[in-house]
Amino acid sequence: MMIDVKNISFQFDQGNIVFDNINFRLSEGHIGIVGDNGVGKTTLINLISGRLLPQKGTISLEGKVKIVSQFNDWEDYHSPGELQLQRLKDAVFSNPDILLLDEPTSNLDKNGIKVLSGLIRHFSGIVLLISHDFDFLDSTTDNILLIENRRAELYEQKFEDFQLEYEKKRHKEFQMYEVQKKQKNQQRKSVQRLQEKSQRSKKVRGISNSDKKAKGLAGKYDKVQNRLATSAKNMRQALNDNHYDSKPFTKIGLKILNYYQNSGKISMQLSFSNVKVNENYLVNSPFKINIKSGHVLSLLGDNGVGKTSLLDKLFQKLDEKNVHVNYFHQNINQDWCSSIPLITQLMNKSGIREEIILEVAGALGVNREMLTRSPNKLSGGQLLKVQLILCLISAFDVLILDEPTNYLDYDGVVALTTYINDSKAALVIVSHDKRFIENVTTDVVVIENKTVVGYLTLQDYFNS
Ligand SMILES: Nc1ncnc2c1ncn2[C@@H]1O[C@H](COP(=O)(O)OP(=O)(O)OP(=O)(O)O)[C@@H](O)[C@H]1O
Repeated sequence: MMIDVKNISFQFDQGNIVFDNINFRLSEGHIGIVGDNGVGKTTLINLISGRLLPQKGTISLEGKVKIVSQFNDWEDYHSPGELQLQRLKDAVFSNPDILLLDEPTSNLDKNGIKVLSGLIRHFSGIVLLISHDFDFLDSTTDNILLIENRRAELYEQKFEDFQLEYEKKRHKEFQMYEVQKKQKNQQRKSVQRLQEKSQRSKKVRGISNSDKKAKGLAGKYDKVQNRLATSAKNMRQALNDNHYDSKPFTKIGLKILNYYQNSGKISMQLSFSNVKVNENYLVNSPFKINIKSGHVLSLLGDNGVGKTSLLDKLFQKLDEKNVHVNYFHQNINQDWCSSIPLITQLMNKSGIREEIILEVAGALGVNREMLTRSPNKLSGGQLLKVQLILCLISAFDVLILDEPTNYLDYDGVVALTTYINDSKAALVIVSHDKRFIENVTTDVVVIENKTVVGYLTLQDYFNS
């Protein structure tokens, strides 16, 4: 078995270049594909599986290939995690030589992730998997393929070591940027000094350029001034030629949003007794949930216990009480019109000014150009970010987030975590992302075996 990628270049019709001459060869191993949302991870595995064809280069494969793509049409499934695990098991048990997986842990609970990790570790063929779940990458892969700036670079090390090396590289780039910035400032000052000197020498002669022209003296004026002007021009030119990259990894942060939202103060207790999941009751006895401004309530439990049903019920109850709720969920395809640019739709849906939307979008790594596209021209993660932007910019009293970090890249998760930690609003979250939950939660409700269970700490829950 083997994957040989030679001189591959690929771009979408509209000229969006995704890859520019990438090369790598794999004959074994489990490889994690990492990179920001929209860099081309899905495009790469679609090229390898033959779903997309490159404009340049060749991909040679030896062995049977099986691909499990991101699945976004969860509408008919009350427990997408159960379905997701089944799709993955079917793929592994079909005995391929090369397994391509796109965000396989999305929607899986901690047990599902354990099962999947075991399946992958025991799989003897080549695995190429895209994931933003660091723990999962660490436990299932031996090499990392980083997609960045239209290139693919193979690191023959585990994710944790790769991350250390990559952070060092980013740090070095940042230091170089700072040095270049200092040098450029010094050069700029020198140019300014030369220009001032040249102007002074003009004044000394007491003749302006127009006077010289009028008197037929153009071209004959002071050699010193001429030389000074030329040096200033050369230096200015050198300054412009001496490009340095834009500031590396700028993070604006999402703090600004709280200022625009003015969430109302909420403190209420809601009772639940008859929530049904697939014709069965969610829990056997009535229970209460407290929703309070400044609190982040995490609803935890395995796939299939009915967390999304509970969120739907919660949304309904709050809505009946005229509480303004924004609800982020994964079924987003029906929310966006395919023929209108996203920025127009965001403005229409939220009533918020374009510049504010762009500021928020920028903090999540979504730029103006992406928002001028229609939804089907964005990557899965980019589109989810747009959905998240809509939930964050529109005013709300309570924000419900159902699996917000699925498909979200590292910077996106950091930005969202910071936002939640700074938020004064009431938040309710369902997520299987351990790190994210640990970083944001203030209150917990765990549902197990049709009962609301109390755990002393989150650690107890995750270890159970
Ligand atoms: N049909 C399309 N037409 C034009 N551009 C597209 C299309 N599909 C994807 N793109 C763009 O191509 C780039 C690569 O997309 P791709 O889905 O491969 O990214 P990704 O790394 O898998 O992202 P994510 O982490 O969000 O899943 C993105 O900039 C995306 O906006």
